[in-house]
Amino acid sequence: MILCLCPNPSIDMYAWLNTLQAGQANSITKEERFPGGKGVHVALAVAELEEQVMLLGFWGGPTGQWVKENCESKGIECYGPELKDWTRTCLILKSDTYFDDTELLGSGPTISSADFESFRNTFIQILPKADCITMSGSWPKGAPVDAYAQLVSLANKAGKKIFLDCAGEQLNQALIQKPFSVHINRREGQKLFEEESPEQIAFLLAKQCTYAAVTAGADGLYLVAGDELIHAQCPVEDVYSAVGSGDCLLAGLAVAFNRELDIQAVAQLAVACGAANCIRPELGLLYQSDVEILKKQVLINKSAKTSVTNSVS
Ligand SMILES: O=P(O)(O)OC[C@@]1(O)O[C@H](CO)[C@@H](O)[C@@H]1O
Repeated sequence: MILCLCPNPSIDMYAWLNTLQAGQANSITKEERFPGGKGVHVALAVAELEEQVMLLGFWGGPTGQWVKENCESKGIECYGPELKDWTRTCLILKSDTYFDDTELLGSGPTISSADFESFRNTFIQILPKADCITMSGSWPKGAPVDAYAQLVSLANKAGKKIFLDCAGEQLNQALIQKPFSVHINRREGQKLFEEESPEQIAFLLAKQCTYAAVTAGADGLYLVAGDELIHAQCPVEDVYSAVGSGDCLLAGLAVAFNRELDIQAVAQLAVACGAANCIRPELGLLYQSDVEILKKQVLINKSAKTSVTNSVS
C-alpha cells in the first residue's frame, strides 16, 4: 500500500487560446479539467500501475469534492479534512502556435492550525497501513513551514520509506530529517546548491538522503545512491505536454522501490512513467500500456562518482 500526500490539490484546467494579450479580452477556444495537484497525479499514476493507494489531502468545498470523487472512482482511498474554502484551480494556457504551455497556479485555501493538526492526526492514524509514502507539492497558506519535516520525522520513526518532492523552505526543513528519497528538478537544484550540472546536484543532494533523484527535462533522470550514479533517459517524439511528468516519474520511483526492484530497474520504470505522461493529452495521467512500451526504449548509463566541488551547507 502506497500513501500519497497532496496537501494542496487542484482542478487543473487546460485553456486553449489562439492569442494572449495582457489587458485585452482573450477568448478560450477549448477547456478541459483534470484532477490535479502533484500528489493527486502521483496517486492516480500509482493506481494505474495497479498498486493499492491511499491519498491524504485537504478537500475544499465543491471543487475539492470533485477532485476527491474523481480519485475515489479510480479505487483510491481518500482521507483528510474537509475545508469550507474551495480547492484551487491551476490554469495551463495552451496554444498550438502562439506560446509554450504557461501555468497560472492557484494558491488554494488558507488552513488554520487546527486544520493542520487534523491532517497530521489522520496521517498518524493511516501511517501503519502504508508500506511507503510520497509527499509532494505545495502546502496551502497557513501551514507551518516545517509541515513536511514534521511528517517526515513521524514516518522515519515508523520505519517507512519516504519519497519527497517539494521546494523552498519546506524542502530545506524536511532535508534536516534525512528522508529516504528526494526528488527535485534541475532548476530547484540550481537554486539549492548554486550548481549547474544535474549529476553534481544529485551527488550534493545525496548527502542528505539515501536516494537523490534529479530530473532534467528531456535529458532525463540522474539518480544517485552513495557513490553510484544512474542516468536514465527515455527519448520521445511528439511531446503533448510535460506538465505532471515529474509527478508520474515520482510514482514510478515509489512503485519500483516498493516492488524491491534493482536500482537500474527503478530508474527505468521511473523515466518510462514520466515519458508516458508527456505523450498523452490527459494532464498528469499515464497509461500502463504506454509505460510497458516506453520501458523498452529507456537508455541507461551507470557510473561512479568522479568529483564534487561544492560543499553542502
Ligand atoms: O503548487 P504545487 O502543488 O507545487 O504544484 C501545482 C502544479 O503545478 O503541479 C502539478 C503539475 O506537476 C499541477 O497539478 C499543478 O498545476
